[in-house]
Amino acid sequence: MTKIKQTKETESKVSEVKFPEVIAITACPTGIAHTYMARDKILEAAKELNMTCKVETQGRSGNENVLTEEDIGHAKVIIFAADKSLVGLERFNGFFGAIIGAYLAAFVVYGLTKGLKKTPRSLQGVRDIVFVPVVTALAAGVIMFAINIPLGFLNYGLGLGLKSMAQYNLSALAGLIIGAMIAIDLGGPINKAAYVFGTATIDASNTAFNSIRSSNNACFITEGAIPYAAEDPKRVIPSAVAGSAVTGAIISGFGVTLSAPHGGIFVFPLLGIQDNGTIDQMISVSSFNLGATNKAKEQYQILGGKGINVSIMLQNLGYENIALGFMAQTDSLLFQNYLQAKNIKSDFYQVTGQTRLNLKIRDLSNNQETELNCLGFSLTNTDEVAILSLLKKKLTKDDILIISGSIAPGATKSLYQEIAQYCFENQITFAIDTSKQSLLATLKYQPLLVKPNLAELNEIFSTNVTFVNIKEVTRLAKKLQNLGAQNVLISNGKYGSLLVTKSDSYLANTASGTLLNSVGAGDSMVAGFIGTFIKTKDAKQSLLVAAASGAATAFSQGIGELSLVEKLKEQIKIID
Ligand SMILES: O=P(O)(O)OC[C@@]1(O)O[C@H](CO)[C@@H](O)[C@@H]1O
Repeated sequence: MTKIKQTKETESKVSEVKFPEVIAITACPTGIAHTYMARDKILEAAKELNMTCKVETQGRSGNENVLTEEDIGHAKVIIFAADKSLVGLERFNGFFGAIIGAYLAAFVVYGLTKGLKKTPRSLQGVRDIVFVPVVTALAAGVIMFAINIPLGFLNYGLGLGLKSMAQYNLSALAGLIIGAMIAIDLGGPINKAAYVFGTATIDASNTAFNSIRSSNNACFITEGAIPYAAEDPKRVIPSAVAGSAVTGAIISGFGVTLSAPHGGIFVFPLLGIQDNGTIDQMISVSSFNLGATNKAKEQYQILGGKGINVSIMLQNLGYENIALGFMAQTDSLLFQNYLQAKNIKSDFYQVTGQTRLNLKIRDLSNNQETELNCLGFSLTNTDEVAILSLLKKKLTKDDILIISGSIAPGATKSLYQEIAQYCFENQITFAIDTSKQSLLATLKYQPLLVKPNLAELNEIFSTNVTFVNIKEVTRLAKKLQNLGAQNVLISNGKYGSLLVTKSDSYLANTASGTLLNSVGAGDSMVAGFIGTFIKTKDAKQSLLVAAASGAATAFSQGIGELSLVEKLKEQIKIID
């Protein structure tokens, strides 16, 4: 056991416990006499009770013998002896709930000891050691439980009231009330009721609850205001309530929405659009023979499409996003539920026709993969107009749109170009991963990232370069940059990847592992790069996460999990 570091104030202490049982802060307006008199008295009293004690003094000579988080976490008794506001009260944040519980228990103990004053001397030991503590613990538990029942009804009633306000177009009023509730007890039960109401009723058309997300401080953690409220409750709480209520009313009244349920301004929404969802059939054959009947050795099915894959990897990496795009009416719910199970929101525009079924055949004798991407639904002009207006409604300047996948048949070739132009003109960052013509058409709108693989790069420039000739690959990547792309990421499976930014170029190796199927590996790279880049603005770090994310998916049956990405990151080396 470590001996507690002795200070002037604790020198007189009796025991050698690591942390003091009693802690206190003393302070007085002049900070010369009473601060220290109070300290001495507390120390004396603790000594009489045979308890270790540490007192922080906030006097004229500054804060001395400052209480650490460990001191606070281990203390049995906390005393504030002050007639001025104390500094550093946020260290005690977590205690306020406990203090209420402690008061409750103290009242029970007080009542019991008073009521049992006349206990015969022979039973007094049992009374103090067994009866009072056990009954107090039970009573406090029962009271807390009982309090929950009316609070539950209150929450339910509030929820119903708020819901009907939203239904009757009284969103601003609902926002006002929710905003006020959020701030009134700074993280307490009323705050939680408002939060639960808001998040539990998330629905794209209901904006009332959105107020709760933004109606307090910038990062939506109202508990951060507790130290100020503790110092000056009469002024801080009403102003926080008023500010939150007004913000809530404005946000709900104007229908301002945010797709992530938590995080305030620190959330950056990422929206993925996949134009053409797929059901990927992964088939392994012992040895693939062209022009012959090939029998499957293993087979499984995954819901995919480039945008869906990007969405899943973003979510795995911890970036909330919404999957948008076209979806066959018959499978829309299937995809929606699949994503929902992964906590990903989706907003699909439903079209008639079938989802395409793509066959991914792996030859187990040489690990070679052959793809057969089939035809699915066709788009009409109405579908295109609808998706454009859906995007226009959804996108804000704070969003990043990731456009992934080929354009379904029937659509005009300029669909992606129109989306890119809209993003450019409205200062919405976008990235694009699609094939030749559609990709080239969007470059002038300066996508944050384009990610052709080496084969696609060769197709674009009608070349046949290999990664061995990295200078030539870099030159072609720079050509895409000259056409407008901000960053160009060229992936080349197990041979690694090349990133060309405005100022530098980097090479990344691939992690080693057992290839299960590489479907979605490129999409995972896009997700890894964009998520990390938006957060860190560090291209090198983003390439590292991209490479690890791609490898994690190649070594998994579906999209790689975060734990694997983290593990594989250790193997990735970036060369400038
Ligand atoms: O025809 P696209 O849209 O270019 O590619 C579709 C597709 O091959 O891309 C994903 C892997 O990247 C698969 O889930 C899907 O089958």
